[in-house]
Amino acid sequence: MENGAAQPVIVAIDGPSGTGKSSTSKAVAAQLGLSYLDTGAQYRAITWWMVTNGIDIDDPTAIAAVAGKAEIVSGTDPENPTITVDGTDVAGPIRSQEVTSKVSAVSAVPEVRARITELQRSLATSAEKGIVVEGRDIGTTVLPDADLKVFLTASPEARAARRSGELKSTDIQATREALIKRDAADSSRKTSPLAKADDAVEVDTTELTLAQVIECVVTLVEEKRAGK
Ligand SMILES: Nc1ncnc2c1ncn2[C@@H]1O[C@H](COP(=O)(O)OP(=O)(O)OP(=O)(O)O)[C@@H](O)[C@H]1O
Ligand SMILES: Nc1ccn([C@@H]2O[C@H](COP(=O)(O)O)[C@@H](O)[C@H]2O)c(=O)n1
Repeated sequence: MENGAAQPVIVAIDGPSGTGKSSTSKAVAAQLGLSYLDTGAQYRAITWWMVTNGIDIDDPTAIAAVAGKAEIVSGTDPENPTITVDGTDVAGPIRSQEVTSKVSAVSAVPEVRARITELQRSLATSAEKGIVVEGRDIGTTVLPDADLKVFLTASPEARAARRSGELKSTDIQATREALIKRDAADSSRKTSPLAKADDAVEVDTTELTLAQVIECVVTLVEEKRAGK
């Protein structure tokens, strides 16, 4: 570019639960001076709103009818990502066991996905320097023209061990079963399921440290920027 300023770069990072999407995306965005969007937090936020307002999670019609009611605002600074619902900070409550167990049912409702996808596209296009967006359908549906698509994987055992460490839980078997169940629900829904885009770079993180995964993705972004 004439003035030396880099073009905004859009990076999509998808993959199953516990593969390191959030940790990697946040660090990559911080290192490269990009914005960061955790789309799982948005689906958790709308689920929190449904639970708080007594909506029957087993009734997709009831969920669809109120899909547009909650005002969800995501802060995209990778050093301090935030999420509010109708002005309330919900960063803590959206990580509760109840929300985690119900989010796949809510995120499967097409009206919910249409609403959240619109928010995601709007944030991505307004990010001045570019953005790292992580989720399940970013490369396939939300941002199919992303400059770089990465699909992270890891064995269920590695993911369960990581998640158990984070939750300070000793029941790795239960953690493993819960994440496999959530992945199965997310992969089998009709509307934009969890899937690898055909043009995504797959990175198996099972044997990699977090620092190695971050370095790998930063290199992929830099190569894209250099036109390699
Ligand atoms: N390569 C890695 N090696 C070891 N631990 C890791 C690695 N990547 C991430 N972790 C750890 O695993 C846990 C889960 O990572 P993270 O939350 O980034 O995954 P995620 O894919 O975003 O999960 P979810 O989709 O469920 O939100 C965190 O405690 C993180 O520090
Ligand atoms: N692009 C996305 C992102 C997330 N979801 C749904 O949200 C759940 C929570 O995601 P986390 O990353 O916070 O674990 C996830 O299980 C999906 O149901 C989605 O559908 N699409």
